[in-house]
Amino acid sequence: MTLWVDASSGASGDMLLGALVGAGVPLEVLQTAVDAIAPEPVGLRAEQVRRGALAATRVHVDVDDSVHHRTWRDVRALLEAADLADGVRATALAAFGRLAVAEARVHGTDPEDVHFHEVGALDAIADVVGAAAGFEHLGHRDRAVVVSPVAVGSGSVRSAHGTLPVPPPAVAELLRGVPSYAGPPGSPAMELCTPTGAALLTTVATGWGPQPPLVTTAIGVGAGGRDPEGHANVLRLLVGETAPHHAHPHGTDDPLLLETNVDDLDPRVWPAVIAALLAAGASDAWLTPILMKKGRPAHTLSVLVSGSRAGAVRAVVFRETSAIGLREQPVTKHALDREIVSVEVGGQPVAVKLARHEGVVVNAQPEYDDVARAAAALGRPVAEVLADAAAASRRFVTG
Ligand SMILES: O=C([S-])c1cc(C(=O)S)c[n+]([C@@H]2O[C@H](COP(=O)(O)O)[C@@H](O)[C@H]2O)c1
Ligand code: NI
Repeated sequence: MTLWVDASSGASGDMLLGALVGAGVPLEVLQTAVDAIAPEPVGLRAEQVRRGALAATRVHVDVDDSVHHRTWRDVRALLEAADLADGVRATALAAFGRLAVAEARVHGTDPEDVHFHEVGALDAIADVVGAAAGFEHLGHRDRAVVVSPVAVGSGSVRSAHGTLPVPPPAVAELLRGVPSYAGPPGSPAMELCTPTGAALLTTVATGWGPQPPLVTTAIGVGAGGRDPEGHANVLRLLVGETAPHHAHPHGTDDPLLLETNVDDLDPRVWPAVIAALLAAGASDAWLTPILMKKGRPAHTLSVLVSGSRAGAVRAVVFRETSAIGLREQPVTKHALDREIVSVEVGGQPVAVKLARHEGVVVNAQPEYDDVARAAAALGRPVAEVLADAAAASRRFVTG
């Protein structure tokens, strides 16, 4: 599954909550996470509204917060003590950690000493924890989450820090290194991307850009609080499956690299998996030892395959291994022209693969299987027959 966030009208915590609910995440999923964190009752309420000409989902955070000021330490303690799923806690801590670093840079202090104002209020904490739970529900940590360039608005905004320029300093910090722009053109002069929105987007994003190839299965349109004239104040979330190859902008036979990390397959099975992948049409398949989350030794299975054979190869991966997902990317291959010729060793034929670069033979490689068969027929060591075959092949090399 792939997620694409359209932040071309900005982003805020409540817009993200609305988009997640609009895309099908049950409100109770968000509410349960918020209940786990909130020291005082916080109610989430979804409502269908219009923003400009667009129907959108507005999620209200109803709270009567008795605390008006929290430090990063306070927020971290709340998150660490809460009965949250590990993934939700990790996303929320990462988002607030980013907010703390941004605030510290803005004010020239240490992140540990940061005092949050609006972003430390219970409604902002609920936004972050609710959005973290929503993205967790969509399995974001195993998915591509692509975010469009972020519109930040223009003008100025009143805050606990006084009047701030747009983008507010914390937003500018949070969006370091990612694409953002003033506007969009024609939009009213207002803050469109808030610190909470920027912190969440930069925490969940795995990439930035226009909509990737996607077969969309759900669309969420999240409403912002304000509804200015002539501007639809919404954030869109598209949820979909990675587009099958025929929907890809490149030709149907472009090579693909399929990869998946596996930590629970009996290692004795791997040779059969590799053989089945090659039989299904993969041009190459290999394993790389890795250390996965939770310190688990595992393997990345990588498969190179042409688009037209990718379906059969995916089927082998899912049938023969314990993987329940894989990632795919188009790759560019540079393959030399090949030709098979033959040499003799002790009267035994051995095929030799020649590779040409710009017409010049740069490589002449005896086929190992032929060498092994010839060695068995001759009763000689494989290494010796290989050396003889390599020597006989050398005359083909022209460059
Ligand atoms: O709360 C803090 S520390 C804060 C810092 C900044 C800076 O840019 S610095 C800006 N703001 C403003 O608060 C409101 C609410 O933000 P949310 O992310 O909670 O929606 C917003 O207008 C920010 O510009 C707060
Ligand atoms: Ni601040």
